[in-house]
Amino acid sequence: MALMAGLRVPARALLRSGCWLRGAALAGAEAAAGLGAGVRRFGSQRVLVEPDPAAGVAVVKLKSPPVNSLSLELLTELVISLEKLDNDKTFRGIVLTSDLCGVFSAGLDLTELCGRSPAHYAEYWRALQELWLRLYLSGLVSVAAVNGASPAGGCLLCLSCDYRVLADSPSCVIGPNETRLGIVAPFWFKDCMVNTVGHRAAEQALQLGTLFPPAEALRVGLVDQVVPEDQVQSTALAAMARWLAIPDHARQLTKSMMRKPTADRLAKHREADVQSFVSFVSRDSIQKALQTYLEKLKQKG
Ligand SMILES: CCCCC/C=C\C/C=C\CCC/C=C/C(=O)SCCNC(=O)CCNC(=O)[C@H](O)C(C)(C)COP(=O)(O)OP(=O)(O)OC[C@H]1O[C@@H](n2cnc3c(N)ncnc32)[C@H](O)[C@@H]1OP(=O)(O)O
Repeated sequence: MALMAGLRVPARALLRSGCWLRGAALAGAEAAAGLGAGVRRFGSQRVLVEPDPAAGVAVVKLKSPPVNSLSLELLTELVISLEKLDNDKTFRGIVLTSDLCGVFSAGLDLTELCGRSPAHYAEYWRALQELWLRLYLSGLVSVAAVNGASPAGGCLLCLSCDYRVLADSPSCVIGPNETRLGIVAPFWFKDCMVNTVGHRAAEQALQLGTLFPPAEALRVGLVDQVVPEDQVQSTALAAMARWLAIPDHARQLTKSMMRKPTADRLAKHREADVQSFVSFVSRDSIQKALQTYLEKLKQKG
């Protein structure tokens, strides 16, 4: 463990945060992509926003060590950042990526789902719904630059974007692994999977809890491009340029036409979905399964 600003932070988390070893290379890539010197970053503790007003693009980086698990705080901060960018006419697109090395997002923060009160589960699920609806229906072009592992809720974040670029590394697995934990993806995650990879591939992946390595993720259509690790962000920005070449109003109306029916299925039944989650996650058998999984993760670490 290392001590930083009075906080106990695992050394490996410090190594990941800011990607010290690869910092110089990434800074070079950012500069090449026009996001280097002179850019004023903003954001919050767990969400770093690097705006490029001239391009109308902001790079949104998840920065919640050790693994960007979706805690209530991270969900809330991400919603606030997205809302801010959505409402700022300067921006037409966002690139969503991770500031940590090797992990895009570990999905839902399992400590939020274990041993808490029903009221907490409800608050947490509402925050997750809010994030999904905002990202899925955003008028901004959203490109996921997936520079690390992206299981379950991490995969959902990627699927909610318009385009996905995945790093070509064996650790960069992506997919809906919920059933392996003994839990069930919500219907709106299932809908996103079906919309992206089709019914049969979604059915198999969801039931088997498949985590796809990059080549398989590309083959099944879960991601749109697989590129070397150091080209993920620049490739995402190049994809963004293609999307931004389309007039916003036509693209936004088309996006809404494609996505609104899926989003409405949740929007119209949000509270019932919250209650369904609360009663599911409160079951003794589910609590036991989650606890066991978390302990295994910790032992591995
Ligand atoms: C029939 C009725 C149906 C009703 C349905 C209604 C609702 C649906 C109900 C439930 C739906 C829930 C949907 C759930 C979605 C999810 O996202 S669940 C989370 C799934 N995520 C995972 O399985 C990922 C687990 N993590 C990993 O595999 C790895 O950590 C990694 C991301 C590949 C990174 O590996 P590595 O770099 O080796 O890091 P470590 O494994 O050593 O981990 C570092 C520390 O981080 C802790 N941690 C990891 N993941 C999580 C997490 N998701 N949440 C909380 N904490 C996590 C890990 O324990 C280590 O902690 P320590 O440092 O040891 O303390």
